[in-house]
Amino acid sequence: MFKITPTNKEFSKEIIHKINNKTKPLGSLGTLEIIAKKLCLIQNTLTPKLNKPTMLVFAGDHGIVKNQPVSSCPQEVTHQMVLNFLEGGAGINVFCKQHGFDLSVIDAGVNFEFESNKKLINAKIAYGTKDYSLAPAMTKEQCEKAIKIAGEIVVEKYVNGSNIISFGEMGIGNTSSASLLMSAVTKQSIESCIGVGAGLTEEGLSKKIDILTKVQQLHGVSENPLENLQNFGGFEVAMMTGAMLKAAELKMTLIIDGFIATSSLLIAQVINKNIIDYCLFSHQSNEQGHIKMLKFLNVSPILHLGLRLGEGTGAVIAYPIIQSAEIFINQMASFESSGVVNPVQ
Ligand SMILES: O=C(O)c1ccc[n+]([C@@H]2O[C@H](COP(=O)([O-])O)[C@@H](O)[C@H]2O)c1
Ligand SMILES: Cc1cc2nc[nH]c2cc1C
Repeated sequence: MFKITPTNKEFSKEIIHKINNKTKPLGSLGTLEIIAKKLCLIQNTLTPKLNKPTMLVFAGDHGIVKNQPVSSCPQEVTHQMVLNFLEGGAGINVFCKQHGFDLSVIDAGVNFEFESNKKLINAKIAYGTKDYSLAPAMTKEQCEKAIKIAGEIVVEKYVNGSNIISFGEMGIGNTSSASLLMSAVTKQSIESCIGVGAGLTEEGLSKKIDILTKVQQLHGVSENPLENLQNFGGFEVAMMTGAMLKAAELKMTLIIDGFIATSSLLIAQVINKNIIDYCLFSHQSNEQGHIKMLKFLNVSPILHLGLRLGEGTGAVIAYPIIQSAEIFINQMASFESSGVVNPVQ
């Protein structure tokens, strides 16, 4: 379905040679060195460039929220926050403005009729998913459509010159989807995958665990990642999966943000494991399952700031660090060019 070529690891030696010959003690730029190496591998060059950073925020509603107390927030907050994105007042707006990101907001399936707006991409699959405590969240056709449309949005950004992209989301109830997907992919117990989301009390959390345990019993877990997406997904979650797969196929650098975005990646990496070669991980969410997701993927996040907002905010906040990696590998002097003695030789 997606042709994602693994990066050429044989090139690593040359990259490490370039990094080790910068005028610094060996390894002294720590994580920046790891990021720089990854950028070189992704772009297959010793002089990687970051062009037109892009943030796609996908919004969708979840049928279960109307019927079951899985979230501390009412469903209406999803569309209210989309209106806030369009006004420029949300966290993701201000951070995108700070760091020069091109931000697009996508209606993946919000339970609201938006007036047409230049800033909103209308990709509405339906007015929210079905309540998956009763039936699968979406049909196979809806799931496939979500993946395809999101890929088309990424292609448009790529054609306009972007080579680094991230994926944010807004959807009341979507930590429930993420937990169900996480449990299905990682085979960890559903209880161990569930957290407070936008702000449940302890009592609320225990109800969420009961509800989602029954949801998992109803549908079971599948070995087929798309079946899990259909049963438990949100439209925004499915679109992030499709967008990530297409971006990796196009050899863009993907910045993977919090708990829900990482659940989309969990599905994507079952579809094509090579996608991981193209991913940087921006921060570790305070949602308790996220640390386990990152451990499962055997990856380390750039930041630990205790964020759990979503919207892709962690990715944009981490961007200046990724830029610093690109700048040092391109602009720092080497021992050869500077006359500084290499203490390692
Ligand atoms: O990105 C995260 O790690 C994250 C962790 C917890 C909550 N959120 C945000 O909170 C909303 C979902 O929370 P909930 O409790 O309604 O499932 C959704 O809009 C997410 O963007 C996001
Ligand atoms: C206000 C608010 C903003 C959000 N942004 C992402 N998820 C959110 C959840 C709430 C409740």
